[in-house]
Amino acid sequence: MASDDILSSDELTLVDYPETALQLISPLFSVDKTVYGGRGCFAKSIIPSGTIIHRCSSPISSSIARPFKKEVCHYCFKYDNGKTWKIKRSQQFGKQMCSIVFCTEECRDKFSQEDGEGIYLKNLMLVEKNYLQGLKKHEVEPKEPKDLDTEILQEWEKVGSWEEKLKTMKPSKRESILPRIDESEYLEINYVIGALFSMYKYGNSGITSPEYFQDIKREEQNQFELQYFNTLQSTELEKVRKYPYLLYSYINIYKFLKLTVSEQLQPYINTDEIRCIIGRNLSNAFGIWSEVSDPKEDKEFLGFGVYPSASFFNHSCAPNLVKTRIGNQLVFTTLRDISAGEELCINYGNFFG
Ligand SMILES: C[S@@+](CC[C@H](N)C(=O)[O-])C[C@H]1O[C@@H](n2cnc3c(N)ncnc32)[C@H](O)[C@@H]1O
Repeated sequence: MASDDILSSDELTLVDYPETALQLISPLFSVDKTVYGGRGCFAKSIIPSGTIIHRCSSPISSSIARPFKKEVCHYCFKYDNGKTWKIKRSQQFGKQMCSIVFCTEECRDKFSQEDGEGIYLKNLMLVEKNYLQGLKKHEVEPKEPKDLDTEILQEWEKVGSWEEKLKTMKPSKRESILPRIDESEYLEINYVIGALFSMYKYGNSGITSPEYFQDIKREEQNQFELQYFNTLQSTELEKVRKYPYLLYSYINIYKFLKLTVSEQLQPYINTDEIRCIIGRNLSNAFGIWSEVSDPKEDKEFLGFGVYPSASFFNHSCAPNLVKTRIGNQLVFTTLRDISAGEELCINYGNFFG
């Protein structure tokens, strides 16, 4: 459905009008300010119970928790009670073989098709190799800042001078300063890689089509997703204030990324961008949980994905929407009849929502 009333000239690009792009997520709801601060989604007219109001075909980026690396399909997140998937994309580094796994050849091929030149795979493999390399180093005690606000500024400034030194450093020396990362940092880093890859792939495309998200092709949807991603709230500072040790963890992540990613993704790496990418995940990621037949059974946290166009639904303990994951898709359906102007909310449930 065209929405010429929202954007009428072909010469406009939505990159210049992020607020306009937000109104193209769905013809059924608008994204507006809430009375309690921030944005939310509001029904434009009466919506009957059982209506699918939004469908996201894939996350802008996702990350699989390390213990489930061989058991969760990298494309559709299928998990079958701990079964190891045998279909792989791999890269050999000397004696070290690094891989990601898929549940079917179809998923592997879809992944490869979306990756195009193979930049995403290459960077995931570099992360894997350097993660394993780092494990050979001694574990370092996590540092706790003492005067947090001063230290946040000072420590990130120090990263700037560290980067200057890096420019003249020999490759062997760079390898020796590669930080050891833990499993939670590994999870975060793989998500950052996906976000950087989206910036590389979709960052230069000006979207001119004034159509609703649901009516455009997958490739164009990804371009919209990147624009929505850029408008997401980052809560990096709030999180560091709550858990001060994260300051040093995020610096570790930054240094690891700077020393690891390929030349194609290097232009997107700077401290502000990486802090923002991390911060957007903190308040917007959707957990990828194993499916259980009995609700009393414990679900496994398999990883998480960021779906920017679905990130404007706020939380309610009495939600009027339910979120369902079908493979790597997220589908949002009304749980009851909705009145015009009513806010559409999901229940964030567990930690990641
Ligand atoms: C996924 S985002 C939702 C969209 C967000 N309100 C925005 O403006 O981008 C999650 C964040 O929204 C806010 N939020 C969600 N539900 C809320 C609620 N019921 N009351 C107040 N803030 C809420 C919190 O700041 C939370 O971290």
